[in-house]
Amino acid sequence: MNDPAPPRTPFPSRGGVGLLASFRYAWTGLIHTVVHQRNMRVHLVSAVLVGLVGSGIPLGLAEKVTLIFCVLLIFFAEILNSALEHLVDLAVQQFDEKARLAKDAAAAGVMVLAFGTVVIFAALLVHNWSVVLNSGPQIARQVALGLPFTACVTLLVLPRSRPAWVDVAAFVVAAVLLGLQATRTASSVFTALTAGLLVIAGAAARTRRREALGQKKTGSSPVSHQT
Ligand SMILES: Nc1ncnc2c1ncn2[C@@H]1O[C@H](COP(=O)(O)OP(=O)(O)OP(=O)(O)O)[C@@H](O)[C@H]1O
Repeated sequence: MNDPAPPRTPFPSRGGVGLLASFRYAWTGLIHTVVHQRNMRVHLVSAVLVGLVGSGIPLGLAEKVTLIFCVLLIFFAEILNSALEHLVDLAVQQFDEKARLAKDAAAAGVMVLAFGTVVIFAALLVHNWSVVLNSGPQIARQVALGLPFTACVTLLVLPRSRPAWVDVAAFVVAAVLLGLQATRTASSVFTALTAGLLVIAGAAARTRRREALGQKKTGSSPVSHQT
């Protein structure tokens, strides 16, 4: 007779159940994806640009909803793509044709959405071109505040080691720039979206620093591969 299977190690409690704990796990998943997936960082910076355009040009309700929906959909797809990559890596450690197909299909889903969003974004700009031409000063102001803001967000999500004060300074400067931009925004919803993206970028910078410190202490490698 076969030996009975050894008892399985119980799944350790991760510090809470309930709605708040679920929200914390979901937030951790979002930030982990930003820290470890290059494409997610590209989507985040692109979403900042969409947020700045949306808060600089007065768009109709349907246009705003479409743009915000597209941004959220791309984030959703990239997070699912990342989850699927982890699942495949969990099941298959060597080269496997089916693993390749699964990962390529998930990546294709994100790519289709990203291209679709670029097309929709371009169509909205062309449709509102007369508004763009008549909003010279507003657009100049948006560029003057938006470009350094985007640079700060890019710096925050960049996977490079740097002193902690650089991250703090980038976050504070970006928050001030966004505050100035908010005083004359064409859409508080897009400004709120941009603020949310800044918070995510700041949280990603903090998580990256903590992970690097943890690895230094234990001498271990990261749980997830960095792309
Ligand atoms: N176990 C595997 N067997 C076969 N091919 C694989 C395997 N793992 C990855 N690949 C191939 O390498 C590609 C990149 O996989 P990887 O896990 O490195 O994701 P990634 O670099 O984060 O990609 P993405 O740009 O989709 O986020 C996959 O799309 C697939 O074609």
